[in-house]
Formats: sequence, structure tokens, C-alpha cells
Amino acid sequence: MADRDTVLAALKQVVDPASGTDIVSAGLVRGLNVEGNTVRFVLEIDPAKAEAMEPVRAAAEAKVRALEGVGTVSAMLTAHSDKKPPELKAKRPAPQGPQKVPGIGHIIAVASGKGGVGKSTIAANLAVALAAEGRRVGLLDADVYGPSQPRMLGAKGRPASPDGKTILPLQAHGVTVMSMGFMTEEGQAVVWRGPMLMSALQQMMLQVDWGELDILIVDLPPGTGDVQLTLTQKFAIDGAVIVSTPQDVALLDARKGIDMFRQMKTPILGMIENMSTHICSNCGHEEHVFGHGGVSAEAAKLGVPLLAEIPLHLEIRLASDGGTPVVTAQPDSPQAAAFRKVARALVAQGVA
Ligand SMILES: Nc1ncnc2c1ncn2[C@@H]1O[C@H](COP(=O)(O)OP(=O)(O)OP(=O)(O)O)[C@@H](O)[C@H]1O
Repeated sequence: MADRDTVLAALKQVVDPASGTDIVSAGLVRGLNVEGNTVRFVLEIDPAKAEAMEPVRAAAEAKVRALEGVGTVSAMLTAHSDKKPPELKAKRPAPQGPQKVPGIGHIIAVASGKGGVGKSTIAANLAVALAAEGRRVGLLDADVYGPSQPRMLGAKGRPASPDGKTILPLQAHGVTVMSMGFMTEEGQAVVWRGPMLMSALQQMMLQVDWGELDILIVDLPPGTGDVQLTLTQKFAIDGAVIVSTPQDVALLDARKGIDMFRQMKTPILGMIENMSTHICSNCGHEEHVFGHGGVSAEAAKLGVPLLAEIPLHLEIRLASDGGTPVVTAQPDSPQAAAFRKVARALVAQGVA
């Protein structure tokens, strides 16, 4: 098993072409994490030099991989948080407060207080349902800790960056998709510090070539952390959709999320109760596994709309696991209809 010092010593053998010193002394190596035989780190660089730095990243990764006791290595490039991309500086003065993203009509965040409540499933289905309504839709998987959109949308591959500045997103089921998961290997967790998260999110919003979009759905990590704060502080968000299961514990967390968005002056578009009832795929029998109606009562208490109650249905999970959201896989099913109803409501409200 390699330790941190051995890894740093290996990284010191790689030269930063800009300063002529090694990448550790040049301060490029950040977030180094050594866990068992897995090593992860980030090279914080000037985004304008992304192309030139790719061989440096590859060399650093190779050096660490060659160490005895090292199995998996994840080395990523991320923009230096102090520096704005040069083309953005030129285009507009330093933004005061939340800014709009050029070319993007609306931004909606899909959030949850707790993990595993189905936020990514809802975000994916909402995105394809909006595309089915004829909207030009983008989906940003900002769940840096556990990006699941590549799997849910069956989108694989690394986004290209022909000019080293803009990143070309992928397309899946009529939706333009960008995910941190495209930059890492499947099943690998990435360890992020606050400033890195901020710059990664800003890069994904501003340097991805989204094209003209009516609506960008942002699939947030669970909770109320740096990604949520950066998104709401830096970007003009039309609103947040809060996903919760009917259980008390999930609702408590959802309430914290709603409080945060309210503090940040982000409108709450509504709540969605997921896993509302269980419908047996054999006999159609309906059971309230996590209780039912808890979110509806909470939404009424908090004065926010209840957008939908989505059942816990095997087909929803199978569709997501198969890389085709249920709205596309079974467009005529009641499950798909529930998502399409939400999509239509958001379009009718003028936020999508
Ligand atoms: N309504 C549903 N019916 C059946 N399965 C569902 C439903 N909603 C979500 N799932 C399944 O539950 C699991 C967790 O869902 P998902 O990844 O969307 O949650 P999440 O809130 O985004 O989690 P995290 O933020 O922790 O990544 C997935 O396997 C998904 O397919």
C-alpha cells in the first residue's frame, strides 16, 4: 500500500511546463486522497491551458499508477478557482450577484435533502419529458459525489474539447447532457474541496457548449452544501424542485433544503413525493411502503405546490438502470404520464 508521501514523491517527478518546477511545488496538486490502493487527486490549472496540461495529467497518473501497491488512480484537471475563463472576462464585466448563462432560457435545480430518494431519476425523466414537449433541454449532473446521469441516460464517453476551452456535451434521448461522471471512471468517487467544487460547477455551467436551450435541469447532490450555495449565489435560477419520500426523516431533510433555497431567494417551484405508493408489477396492488401523503401535507404546511406523487414502480428502476428513462421507454404508462404532467405544469408556469 502506498502512502501519501510516496505518492507526493512520485508526483514531484512530473514537471509543470508553465513554471518549470515540479507539479507539487508549483501548487497544482490538490485534494490528494490515498485510500487503500486507490489514489485520487486533482490538478488545478488555468482552464485556457487544459489541452496543454492533459499530457501532464496523464504523466502524473502514470507515475502514481507505477507505484507498488497502487491499483486505481484518478487524476483530474480542474479550473483554478481564482481565475475566470479568459473569454468570459472579455465578454462581460464582473457579474454582480447571480448571472444568467448565455443561451440558456431557464434553469431549474432538482434537489433533495437526503440521498437515494430518487432525485436523479426525477431529473432524468423530467428532462426527457420536457424534450417530449418540444423544449430544447439540457441536463447538468452536478451530483459530483455520485453522478448517476451517465447510467440513467445511457450516455457514455468523454466529452471532447477541440479548442481546449469549451467542452462539448453529449446527447441522449433528445437531451444535451453533461456530467462529472463523464470525467471520472464509473464507480469511482471523487473527493472535492469547496473551492474545487465551485470552479468545477462554474466550468460546467459556463464552459460547456450548451448551445441554445430553453431549459437546463441541474441535478444537485443531496443536502445543502457548496454546490447548492455556489449554484444559487452565482447563477440566476428560475426555481428549485424538491424531491422527497414520504418518510419523516427524508421530509426533515427536505425542509432544510427548502429553507436554504428560501434564504438564497430561489423560488421553490414545488415538491415531488417519490416512492409515494408501491404498485406491484404483477397484480397492480397498491401498497404504501413509506407511508403516503407525507409530502403533500408538508407542501401544504410550507405553502409550496405538490407537483406530483410518483409511485415506487419496478419499471421506473429498470428503465433507469437500462439507460432509458421510463418516460421514453414506456411513454404511454401511468408512470410516464406523471412526469409529463410535471413537465407541462413547468412549461405552463413559464419556467421551462
Ligand atoms: N419511483 C421509483 N420507483 C422505483 N425505483 C426508483 C424510483 N425512484 C428512484 N428509484 C430507484 O432508486 C434508486 C435511487 O434513485 P436515484 O439515484 O434517482 O436517487 P438520488 O436521490 O438521485 O440519489 P443520490 O443523490 O444519492 O445519488 C435508483 O436505483 C432508482 O432507479
